[in-house]
Amino acid sequence: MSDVLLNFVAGGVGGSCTVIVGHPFDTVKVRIQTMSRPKPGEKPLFTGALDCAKQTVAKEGFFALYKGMAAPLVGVSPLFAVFFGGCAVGKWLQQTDPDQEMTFMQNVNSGALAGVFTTVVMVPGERVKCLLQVQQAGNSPSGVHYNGPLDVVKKLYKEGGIRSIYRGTGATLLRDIPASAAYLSVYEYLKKKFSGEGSQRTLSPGATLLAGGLAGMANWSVCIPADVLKSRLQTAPEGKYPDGIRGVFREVIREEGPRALFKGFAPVMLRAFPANAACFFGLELTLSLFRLLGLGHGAKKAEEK
Ligand SMILES: CC(=O)O[C@H](CC(=O)[O-])C[N+](C)(C)C
Repeated sequence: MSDVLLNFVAGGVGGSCTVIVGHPFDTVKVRIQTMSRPKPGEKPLFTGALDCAKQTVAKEGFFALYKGMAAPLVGVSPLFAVFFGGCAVGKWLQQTDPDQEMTFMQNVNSGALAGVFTTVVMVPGERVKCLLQVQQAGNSPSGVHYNGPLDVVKKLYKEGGIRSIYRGTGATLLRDIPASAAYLSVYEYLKKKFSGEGSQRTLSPGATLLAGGLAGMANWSVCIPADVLKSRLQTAPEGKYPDGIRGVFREVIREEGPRALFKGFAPVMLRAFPANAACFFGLELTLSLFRLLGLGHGAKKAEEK
């Protein structure tokens, strides 16, 4: 079976692991990024990530942290499938023979290409997810109440058609091209470092978790400002930002200063490590299973040895 397809399937498994481990952290992140600014003399809604998690559990129960998870499970697993399938396409495009090792820059290119592919799949799911995550009892920043993912899609379509569903595409590209380049290249770099030299390279489960977790942190360190702008744009009432991400950027800088572009940094980083460690663990485990079944170029190479 082609390596692109195998990576696509293994990426889907990795994506499901990411969502299950990472979604509660993501809910906290989106709530912090989109909370309204306190008026003079008022306390902020949340004082930090832990306070947000505590308040959410106390007021809405533990499963409130899993609000909106159906959309990413349906959307994010295919997204990771597309990402890792896209990386395999990038590799195939750059390799002159299938045994050639990728350089750091070639991995940067493959990741960036995969980031373009994933944006197309990701935008509607992210829009739905963010709108559901920021909705709290009787309070929705967009001013519309939604009863679940399908209801969001219906209402968005009625309000502004496909354009509304795809609101935030530019912001997502701005976030995901550099982030995906960092994600793949850092993982592959660390994988090489941790698996030693020579033909008998193996990566221990601990090393996979560490390399995956650090790759996730690298991904987010380059894209938090674009992510803040994207979350605000995707949860704003229709027509609030007629010139898109530029309008959000101007407003954030004018009203809250550049620090606001890093809102949610702590919950993002807290989530990034475990969620992406789980992702690469699931990915590598599935790829090993495929090799055991004699599928793909990796299996052929092992047979020849
Ligand atoms: C923005 C995002 O979804 O990043 C993914 C890592 C994560 O923490 O979910 C990486 N990638 C988009 C490259 C699949």
